[in-house]
Amino acid sequence: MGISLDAGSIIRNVVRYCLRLFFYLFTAVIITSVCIFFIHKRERKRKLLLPGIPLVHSPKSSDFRTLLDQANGKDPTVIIPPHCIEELKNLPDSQLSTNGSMYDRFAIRWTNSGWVDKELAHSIKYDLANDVDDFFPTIQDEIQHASDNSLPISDSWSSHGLQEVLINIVGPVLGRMMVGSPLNRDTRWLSSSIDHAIAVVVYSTWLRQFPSIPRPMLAHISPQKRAIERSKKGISESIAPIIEERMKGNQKVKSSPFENGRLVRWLLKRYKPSQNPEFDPSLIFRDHYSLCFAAIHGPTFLLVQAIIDLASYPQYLTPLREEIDRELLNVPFEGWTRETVARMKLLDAFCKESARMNLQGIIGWLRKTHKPITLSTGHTIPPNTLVAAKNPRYNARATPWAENAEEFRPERWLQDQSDPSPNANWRFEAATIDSLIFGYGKHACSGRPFGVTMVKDILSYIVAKWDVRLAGGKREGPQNKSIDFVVMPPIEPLGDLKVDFKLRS
Ligand code: HEM
Repeated sequence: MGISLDAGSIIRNVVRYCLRLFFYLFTAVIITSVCIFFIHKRERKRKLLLPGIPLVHSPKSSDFRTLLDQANGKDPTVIIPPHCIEELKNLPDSQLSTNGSMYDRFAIRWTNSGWVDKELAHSIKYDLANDVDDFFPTIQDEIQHASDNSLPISDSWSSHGLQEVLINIVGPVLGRMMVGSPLNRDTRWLSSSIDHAIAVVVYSTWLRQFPSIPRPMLAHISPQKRAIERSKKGISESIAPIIEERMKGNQKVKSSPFENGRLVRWLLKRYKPSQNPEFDPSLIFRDHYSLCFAAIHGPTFLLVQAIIDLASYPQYLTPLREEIDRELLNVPFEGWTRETVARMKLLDAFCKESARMNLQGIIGWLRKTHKPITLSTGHTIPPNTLVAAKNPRYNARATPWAENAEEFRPERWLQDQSDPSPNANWRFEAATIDSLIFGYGKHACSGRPFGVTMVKDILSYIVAKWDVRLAGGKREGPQNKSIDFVVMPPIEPLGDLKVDFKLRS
């Protein structure tokens, strides 16, 4: 039996088929749009049931200061009063977590960077603290090597971009602690580790400007995704042979435990691969990405601001040099210990004041709720909400030094040092609700004892060896700039601030 169709009926069938297809597509588009509309509406409604609590978001402006008291948005953040941190700080991670906040803010789903599990946090909190005195001479060696390579060895002034100069000191110094020598000076490891955090921040900031629904699709088309993958590949391929050797228990690697793959060693001790069927070397890669993310740029920004302040308030140069020279007279730089650095109280006060005046963000203590949380103010924050506190400089009433809060006065921290505790408010490394520079509570920066020592150590080497001044004959320090929640000096790409260096006369 055959089927015979004339040309007219073929055309009619094709037209009918096309119309039906168009109808189905049209219906699908309408249904999807209606669903998106209702999901979006429900999400907005749920997130806005917070009467009286200010919300900020990322709509059109790149300067969040003006938006701090506005509501609505794509990733609303509930800004809690600083005294509420005290009542929330001990909540379990299943209710309120830092990782949840990192996951959302820095798109961990697509970057796999920024997540901090207990193995990494404990390696930094305990193993680093335990070993630091043993490897401290290598840090002194690296500071000298990296600074002499990065800063001009000349008696005449030359202008430099601070970020570039300082990241090329902090990167290898931090690397000396993390991966040891010679890998810390390897160009591929170094550039991948430095570029990684920048790529993640640029990528996640770009992604956050879109509503949550199209993000999974857009996540793969950003050119920054390639930059992230490149940096991760550079880090992973650099440390893969160390992991392999260590897992084989190679004697050669074991015989130089303090110089080769230190972080790998700490992590393997904690993951216990031989007893842990869940273990996969990708966890070690991830921890290295996260630490590059957490530990390279924070110290660099503190140093950038400290050097700008040194150039802007030159009256502090002589007393700082006197303090540093006193230590150098007793022991040369290469023989300094952590105690040497801790003895320099003006240096500590100067760094603290610089960090206070130049907060790295307008908010701190970034968290995400996973269950409803009721504050003592009577407000209930729903699950899946980003939470943060205003950084104390913007919250003058919470701080004892509020009277002259706008003045740069390192001396304020020297007046009463009677409290000997590591978190005493006068210390640079204090993590209190009056100083959220390093966060607060059980997830406060676990690398800060090492981080602040490194910052002061690098700064003292620079102050002892180089003269600094603002480039272009400028006398007054620059105003910081705000993008999103981040505050930065007007260095590239936000401005052209440069600092002049020459060898100390
Ligand atoms: C010196 C400049 C540094 C600054 C300004 C800084 C800042 C911070 C901040 C604000 C947090 C979040 C704390 C919270 O939300 O409560 C944090 C967490 C962390 N930082 Fe730092 N950090 C610095 C250096 C370092 C260094 C050098 C390391 C490693 C050696 C490090 C390792 C970590 C780790 C592992 C966490 C996560 C802690 C956890 O979740 O339990 N940081 N840091």
